[in-house]
Amino acid sequence: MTLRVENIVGGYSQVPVLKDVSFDVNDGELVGLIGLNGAGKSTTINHIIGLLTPFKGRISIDGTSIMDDAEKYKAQIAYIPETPILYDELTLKEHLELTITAYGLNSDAAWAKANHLLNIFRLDNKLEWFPANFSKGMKQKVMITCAFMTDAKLFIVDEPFYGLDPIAVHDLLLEIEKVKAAGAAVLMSTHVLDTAEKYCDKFVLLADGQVKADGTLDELRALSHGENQTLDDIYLALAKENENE
Ligand SMILES: Nc1ncnc2c1ncn2[C@@H]1O[C@H](COP(=O)(O)OP(=O)(O)OP(=O)(O)O)[C@@H](O)[C@H]1O
Repeated sequence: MTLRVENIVGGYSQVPVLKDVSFDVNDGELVGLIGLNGAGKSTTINHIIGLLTPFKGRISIDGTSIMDDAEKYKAQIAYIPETPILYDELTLKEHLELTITAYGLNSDAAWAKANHLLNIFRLDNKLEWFPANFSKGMKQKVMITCAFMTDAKLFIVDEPFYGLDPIAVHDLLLEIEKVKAAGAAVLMSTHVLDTAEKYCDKFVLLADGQVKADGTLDELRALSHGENQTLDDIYLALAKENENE
């Protein structure tokens, strides 16, 4: 499956935050969406998940945009927000059941995936707990479990590394590898550039609502004329260029 973001101009009011943003995420790829605070990462994600409507441009999954068929488009996406969003009045088990209903999943298959995730996240004995009893990291793990128990073709993960302990980060990266191997596409926004450099196949570098560069690490190095540069070096150089424009 391919997520195609084409010439998106968009934002929250008349003044656009995103200025002609284009990039693709193909099946089997983990693409890192990289940018300083305020660069437009969350705004881009909000357009992809359909929370915001572009002023111009088109976003499609395998050729279908939200305008063509909203239900089909949204059913293909699993989204893990930066700040966990859970229902206070539902237990962990009820959150998982809600996901099964919302995505129309086969219950046995979905529970098999969920049980695996609950086990690695050490949540398997907390099915009757309510969100009020969970730490921030535990809430994030619930969101991750809900996302990865689906059969989504596109996973969008917004800044996953801050609330999670190192073991959970490792486990999340393993789950991402698994869905990639099964043909899904993953878009992950992050500031943690050394981890992104290690795990992402490609990068989209955003600054001031524009794509400054995109491609593999080698392609970015070629663009910035630095053979051994890290992603951090490349991003800082681009950000400085942007300041001087
Ligand atoms: N709800 C909103 N209403 C109006 N403007 C907003 C809103 N949310 C973000 N913005 C503006 O959009 C621009 C891009 O913000 P965005 O949240 O997309 O950045 P980001 O790259 O995700 O940053 P961060 O790394 O800090 O999360 C900023 O100038 C911000 O002020």
